[in-house]
Amino acid sequence: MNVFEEGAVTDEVLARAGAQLAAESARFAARGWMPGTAGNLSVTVGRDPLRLAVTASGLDKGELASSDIVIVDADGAGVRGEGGSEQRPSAEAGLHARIAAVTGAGAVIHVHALAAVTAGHLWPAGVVLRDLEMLKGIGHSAHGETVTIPVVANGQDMTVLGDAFEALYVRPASGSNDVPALIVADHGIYAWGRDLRQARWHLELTEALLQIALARR
Ligand SMILES: CSCCC(=O)C(=O)COP(=O)(O)O
Ligand SMILES: [Zn+2]
Repeated sequence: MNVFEEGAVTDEVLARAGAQLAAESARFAARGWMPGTAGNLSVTVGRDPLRLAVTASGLDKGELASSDIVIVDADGAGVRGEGGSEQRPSAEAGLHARIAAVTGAGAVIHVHALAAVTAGHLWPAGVVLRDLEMLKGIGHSAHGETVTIPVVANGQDMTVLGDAFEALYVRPASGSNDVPALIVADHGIYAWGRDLRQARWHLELTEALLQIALARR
């Protein structure tokens, strides 16, 4: 469980979540993975009912304040009266919420990193990776295991994208982990983890693996 799910969703909890989201966001913007107003991030702040603190829509993600977060429900719709700002939530909040619901993630990060956008275009049926040391960092074996990063077609309806994600998602089982990333072709990548730090590791490692796949083709 991530630290934001441990107790009541107080103003202090939201302020801390907002500060972490802004800091992580600035980091990805500085890497060039969030050009203009691209990208969005969320942390799960409640499970029953599901509540996410997600970045507000249309802002420069390199310049977020800790108050630039909106509380959304399982459909990605803004919830009033539970804290956060009254700005418009990310247009992609619905996919964040679906990923959090299906995978149990405590944090989801979405960026428009170049290798992910390119790989999703080249391999719309999924990006197959094998025999790479960094696979260990996303929960898989460095040798002898075929790992597919799922790819879904881009679209503006988050329910359609969420359904496409769920159809491809392979749940963790005893002795096997999930793949904690999803490419949206010609758009970007989502990565998730138990908290923002692990989601960041999964994102950075997956983007690096995709760069290798592209360099080798
Ligand atoms: C400017 S890029 C188009 C929108 C997008 O893909 C994105 O990641 C940012 O959307 P948001 O609503 O979260 O600002
Ligand atoms: Zn996007």
